[in-house]
Amino acid sequence: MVSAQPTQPSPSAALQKIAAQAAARQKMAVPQHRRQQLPLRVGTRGSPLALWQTRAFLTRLTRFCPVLRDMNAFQEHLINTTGDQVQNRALAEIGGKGLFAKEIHEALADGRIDFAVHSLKDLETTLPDGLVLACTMRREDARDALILGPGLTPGDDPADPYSALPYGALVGCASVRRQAQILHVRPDLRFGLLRGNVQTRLDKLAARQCDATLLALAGLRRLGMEDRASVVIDPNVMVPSAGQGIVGVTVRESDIELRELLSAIEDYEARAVSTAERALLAELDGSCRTPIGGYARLLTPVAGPKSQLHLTGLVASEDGTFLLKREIVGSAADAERMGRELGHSLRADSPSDIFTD
Ligand SMILES: NCc1[nH]cc(CCC(=O)O)c1CC(=O)O
Repeated sequence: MVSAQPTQPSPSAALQKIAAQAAARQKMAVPQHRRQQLPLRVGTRGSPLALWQTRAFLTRLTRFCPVLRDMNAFQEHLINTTGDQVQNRALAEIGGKGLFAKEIHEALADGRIDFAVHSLKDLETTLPDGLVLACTMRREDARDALILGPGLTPGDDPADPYSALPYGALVGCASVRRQAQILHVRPDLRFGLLRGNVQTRLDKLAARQCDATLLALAGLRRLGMEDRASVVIDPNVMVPSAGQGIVGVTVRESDIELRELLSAIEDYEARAVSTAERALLAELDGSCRTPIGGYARLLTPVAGPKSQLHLTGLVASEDGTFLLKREIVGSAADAERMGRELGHSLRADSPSDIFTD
């Protein structure tokens, strides 16, 4: 990945450059789709969560650079992705990685949009040529939440978040990572497919299509539905997905001005932890049916290259009979190397058939 480390630009300088470039390009009569001019078009999925995240990101950007708000600088561009269209099958079945991003990448590469807002956990570790991750936003809570259906009440032992589930209960869940970690401690539970956006899943749960489901707490919180979480699961008990709770923004690699502007609002901690988690994921190179967890945090209160970074990695088999969890601690400046090292060690000690389809 190419990582730009431009010096902190003044927002208005960055914007002036964008405006000057746009004017110059117009004179040069470059093809319409290559012209960068205001408004900048921001690509997003159309789900309520994606829209919330996009608006939160734009709010952050315009707070940093208020002139952008007055200029009506941004235009939302909704993109319906394969992941959104196919609701009746497990994501793994329909081709796995990057299903929520493919159409968005294409729009970005074609110049139909200028940048795109993603849930980082849905973004593949290797982006298409010419696209870069320009900015990672402050992480929302990374933990997973268990949501119990009507009539079930949570127990109070944080080490056993599943105690409310009766023997053989049906858990609606489309994530092999969550399924494997639960089956490892509760092999009696049954799993059924439950897909759709957050609200759809909660509706299906209310309609008793299953006894419980799991969702990222971050999504519930952003949608104002945190109270629906029956149990928030400790990240040591259920290792979250790499990038969970983090919003990332992609742009064309060649778009230096936009990259400068976005790097100015990047959250250092989110960048460090997501770099470690994504390096771990990339090194493990699992298939979409490989349960993989990756969760990093900084151990020092002030985020910077001297912070200590703690990374947990997990690999399991889908049925939870095999599960390997390891940790590594090092300097945040070494996030990428730590992720690769931990990924390598986990892979070396796991059965190889876990990584193939
Ligand atoms: N795969 C869907 C998805 N992508 C991001 C989130 C939640 C928000 C986040 O993790 O940032 C969710 C829903 C979920 O897993 O509950």
